[in-house]
Formats: sequence, C-alpha cells, structure tokens
Amino acid sequence: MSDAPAEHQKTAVHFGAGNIGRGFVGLLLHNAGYRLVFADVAAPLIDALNDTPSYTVHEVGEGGADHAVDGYTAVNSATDEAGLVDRIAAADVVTTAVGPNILKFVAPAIARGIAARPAGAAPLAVMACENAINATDILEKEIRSAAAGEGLDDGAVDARAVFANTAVDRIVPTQEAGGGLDVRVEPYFEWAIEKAPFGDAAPDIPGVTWVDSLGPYIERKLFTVNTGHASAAYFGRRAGAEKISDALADLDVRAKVEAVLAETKALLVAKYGFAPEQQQAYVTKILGRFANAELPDTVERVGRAPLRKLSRHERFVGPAAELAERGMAADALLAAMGAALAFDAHDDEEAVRLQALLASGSSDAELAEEITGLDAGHPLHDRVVALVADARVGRPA
Ligand SMILES: NC(=O)c1ccc[n+]([C@@H]2O[C@H](COP(=O)([O-])OP(=O)(O)OC[C@H]3O[C@@H](n4cnc5c(N)ncnc54)[C@H](O)[C@@H]3O)[C@@H](O)[C@H]2O)c1
Ligand SMILES: O=P(O)(O)OC[C@@H](O)[C@@H](O)[C@H](O)[C@H](O)CO
Repeated sequence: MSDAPAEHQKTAVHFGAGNIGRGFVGLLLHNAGYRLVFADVAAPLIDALNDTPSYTVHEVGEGGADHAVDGYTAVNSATDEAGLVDRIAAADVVTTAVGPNILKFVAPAIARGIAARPAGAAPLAVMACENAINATDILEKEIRSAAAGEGLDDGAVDARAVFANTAVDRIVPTQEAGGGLDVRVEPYFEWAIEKAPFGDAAPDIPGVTWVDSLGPYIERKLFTVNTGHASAAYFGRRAGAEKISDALADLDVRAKVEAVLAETKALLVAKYGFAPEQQQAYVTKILGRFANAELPDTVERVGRAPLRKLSRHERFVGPAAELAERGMAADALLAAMGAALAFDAHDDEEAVRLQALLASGSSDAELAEEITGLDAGHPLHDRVVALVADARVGRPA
C-alpha cells in the first residue's frame, strides 16, 4: 500500500442551481474534474439534487449532444449556513449564477467561508457568472464589507481569495415543469474570464476563454446578445409572440431588432475598434441562435425583470446613453425601451412594479429618472420622458 496522500480532488461551490447553474457553469466545472457543490435556497431543488445521482444537459439544435453531470452534492444556503461555510472554507472555486440583485445576499456566507479557510490554503477563486457588467466586482465589494465584520481586513482577503470578472453566454430557457433536473440548452457557449487576477495560477477549466481585458467582451456580449434578446422579447410580446423564435420569425419584429443591433454595433465599433464586418458576423450568428425553433425560450423569460433591464448601465440605457453622448443615433434603442415599458407579465414582480409606477401619480420626468437613472442634463433625458408619457396614455392617473 502506498503512503502517498490521496490526490486532492478540486471542489467548486456554485451558488444558484437554476438554468445556467446546472446547464452551463456546473457542467463545465464538472467536466473540468471539480467535485461540485450546488448551493441554492429552493428546498425542493436541493432535495432533488441530493436524491438524484446524475442529470443530463441536452443541447438542442444543430450539432447538439447530451452530457451527463454527476458526483455533485447540494446544500440549502437558507437553512444550513454552517455546512455551506465549511464547504467554502475547503473549496478551490466559488461561482454564482443567482442574478445580479442577489449577489449581496450570498456574499456574507462566502466571506465567512474565506475567513474559515485553513492557514496556507491556496486562494479561493471567486467568479460571478451573471448578466451584468463586472458582476464579480459587485460581489467582491459585498464580500469585503462582510469580511470586515469577520475581522478580515482587505490584506487578509487578498491573501485568501482571488476575484475575476467573467462573461457567460449560453441560452438556457426556462425548463419544462415536471422535467426533473435535466436541462435543455442551446449548443453554443462562451465563458470569458479575465486572466490577470490569477497570475500564473488560473483554474484549469476546459472551454473557458481567458482574456486580458474583459471590458470589451462583456459590453459586446451584453449590448449585442442581451440587448438584441430583450428587444426581441419586448417587440415580440407586443406583436403577440410567446416564443423568441416566433418573435424573430415576424419580419417586422426582426427588422426592429436588427435596427437596434445596428446601433449597438456602431457604438461597439466606435468605442472598442471592433472590425465592423466581425461585429456584423457576431450579430448574424446571434440572430441565428435566437431563431433556434428547437429551443423553447419565451418572451416572458427573456423579458423578465424589466426594471433591471431599463436601469442606467444595463442593455438599453447603457448603450443608448453612450450613443447620445457621442452624437450618434439611438432611435431604435429608444423604440425598444418603449416596448419594454409596455411589458406586463403578472408573474414577474418587476413587471408588476413597473406597471404600478406608470399608473402612479408621479410626473413623467420623475418616473423617467427613477426608471432609467438619466438626469435632466443628459442628452437622452427629454426623449425618455416622452417615452414614459406615451407608455402612460390610456392609464388611469
Ligand atoms: N438562462 C440564461 O440563458 C442565462 C445565460 C447567461 C447568463 N445568465 C445569468 O445567470 C444568472 C442566473 O440566471 P438563470 O437563468 O440560471 O436563473 P434561474 O432563475 O434559473 O436560476 C437562479 C437560481 O438562483 C437561486 N437563488 C436565488 N436566490 C438565491 C440565494 N440567495 N442563494 C442561492 N441561490 C439563490 C434560485 O433559487 C434559482 O435556482 C442571471 O444573472 C442571468 O442573467 C442566464
Ligand atoms: O438573464 P437576463 O434576465 O439578464 O436576460 C435574459 C436573457 O437575455 C439571457 O438569460 C440570455 O439567455 C443569456 O444571457 C444568453 O447568454
């Protein structure tokens, strides 16, 4: 019998065992040889993961294949903080896919896990995988603030953790009710992670694209994939479509989405110097992904959380404001924002809040500023106020 220590199996704690958690980030970490620990607040999901030894990621559409994921465990982060902290203390990697607004809620447990790491442990790699610009920076700020409460100053956090921003791209629709843990996804994926924070000790995750500067990647992704996707959802919803592929099959909706993407292309080319034909090829590829009729993605999922999507640095106001500041056209983006203001989905808490705001007694200017974060001095301000006024026509004051 050998006295050699058993080989260390790398562990990854992933927050959010939902669509992108099981269907993308979890899959790539599993394939990279990590023992996966899913952390989530949904008790039935945690029980299902602990009771089911494996699930399958089904890639649907051209070139798709099936991939099994196994060897994971799951912890309820709402009820078992001690168990969660122990796992983070012993982990190599922590990732999240919970939604940008939830990061502040997962940060305290990560901070406690960082504080509980054994002396001499390699730094924990922390990477938020959310649709938001520099989501890991948002998470890091919350972790540092919670770590201070655990007696860890910034130097101590630096010695125990490395934070890297990422951009994740794979369309994972809402899964069929009763479909168990299996996930249907599109075949395409891209996970770009900034390399510099890791020095020469980056985690080995096959499939990741390591980049020197994430800024252009995340803006290109958010302002092309997500701006185009949300435009298809809001214009599609107004045209009566339920599925994103049906929205794209409507020639009028498609033309409006293409006009939006022509504007964000102009911005990305001007700002980052992307070659116009390269950006056009990226746009064309993305429109093909949206049109994938085998992917049961809905305008309701893609349009979810309209207040987040209409906020200052998000997929509409972000590029539209920069275009206006450069004296460039943003008419198609403004039209998409008008369609977003009409998004009315009873199961979506933000859509309900948006419609309540529009029906409230606040002035058009007050609402425009509250929703978009654009103040009176901004070149887009008056046009956004006009959009809000249009969206309120016919509503009781
Ligand atoms: N679905 C996609 O196509 C896609 C693609 C790229 C990026 N994203 C991003 O990934 C993130 C997750 O999206 P999704 O589509 O997987 O959503 P989802 O709703 O399917 O999954 C989110 C999961 O987070 C869990 N959760 C909520 N609060 C939590 C908490 N406090 N602690 C732990 N878990 C918590 C939920 O229970 C749910 O299981 C979002 O930021 C989204 O923008 C999604
Ligand atoms: O997740 P959201 O709500 O920010 O945006 C909805 C979709 O556009 C999004 O989930 C895409 O499917 C995904 O970003 C593709 O990579």
